[in-house]
Amino acid sequence: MSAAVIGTGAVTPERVADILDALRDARPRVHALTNTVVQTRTADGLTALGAVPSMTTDPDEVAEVAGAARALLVNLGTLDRDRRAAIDVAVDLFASSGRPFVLDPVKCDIAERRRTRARALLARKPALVRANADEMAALGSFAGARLETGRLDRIADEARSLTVANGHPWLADVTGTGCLSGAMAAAFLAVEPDAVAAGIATAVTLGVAAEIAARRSAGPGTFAVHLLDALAGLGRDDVLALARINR
Ligand SMILES: Nc1ncnc2c1ncn2[C@@H]1O[C@H](COP(=O)(O)OP(=O)(O)OP(=O)(O)O)[C@@H](O)[C@H]1O
Ligand SMILES: Cc1ncsc1CCO
Ligand SMILES: [Mg+2]
Repeated sequence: MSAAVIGTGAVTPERVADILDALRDARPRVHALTNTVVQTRTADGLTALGAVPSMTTDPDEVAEVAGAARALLVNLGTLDRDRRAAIDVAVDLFASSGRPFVLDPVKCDIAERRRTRARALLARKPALVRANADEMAALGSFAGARLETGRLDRIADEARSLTVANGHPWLADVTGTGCLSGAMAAAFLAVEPDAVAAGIATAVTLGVAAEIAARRSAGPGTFAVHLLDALAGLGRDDVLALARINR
């Protein structure tokens, strides 16, 4: 195990533990414009982590509700008319105020219209893109930070490239853990301006919580419940003992 020493400072397990503490002190509100499949998992996961979720997709009130949030998630999983309109309003607000948003281009590998929309959103300069390997490949090259999830999570920007080896195969059997990771990344970006550090904090905290949850679980169903408990109970000591960050 070795920590990164390039860029804006080493992203060590200690730094991840500090970022987690900062999140819990700040309790930032995160506006999650996400898909209909994962809404509850996302809200509960953000709350367990220590953030405050808001999730309205009504284009008429999103400006007011997202307007005071500290970070935004834009997840393209189920795009309906309201979500498309709300995304445009919220991204305009965040881009013009310099606040961070995370783009999760769900299933952009299987539909051309989604790819087109995802690329248009890339031009609005998300602080971080979170996607699985197939989605990331479909996006093509882009500037900025990324968190590619999978058995190994890969976090990179132009200057740095790291992997996080934490996690459990059951994460892939619970729908929406990837979507939750995008929301968690937004929460960390509310307190951590270095997107690579926020991406590593995301991969480590979700992965370590999954390892703790798996010890208490019989299969993906009980695992999903224990994952929330483990996120809520996650402490500095767990991060320091279990984080596996590699260059
Ligand atoms: N084989 C594996 N072993 C350990 N962790 C895994 C494995 N596969 C995925 N993960 C973890 O599962 C989480 C979700 O990543 P995944 O790449 O499956 O997202 P996704 O396909 O976008 O999921 P979804 O669309 O259901 O939200 C990440 O935290 C990732 O590290
Ligand atoms: C299954 C599914 N379909 C659209 S969004 C979603 C949740 C996981 O990405
Ligand atoms: Mg998956």
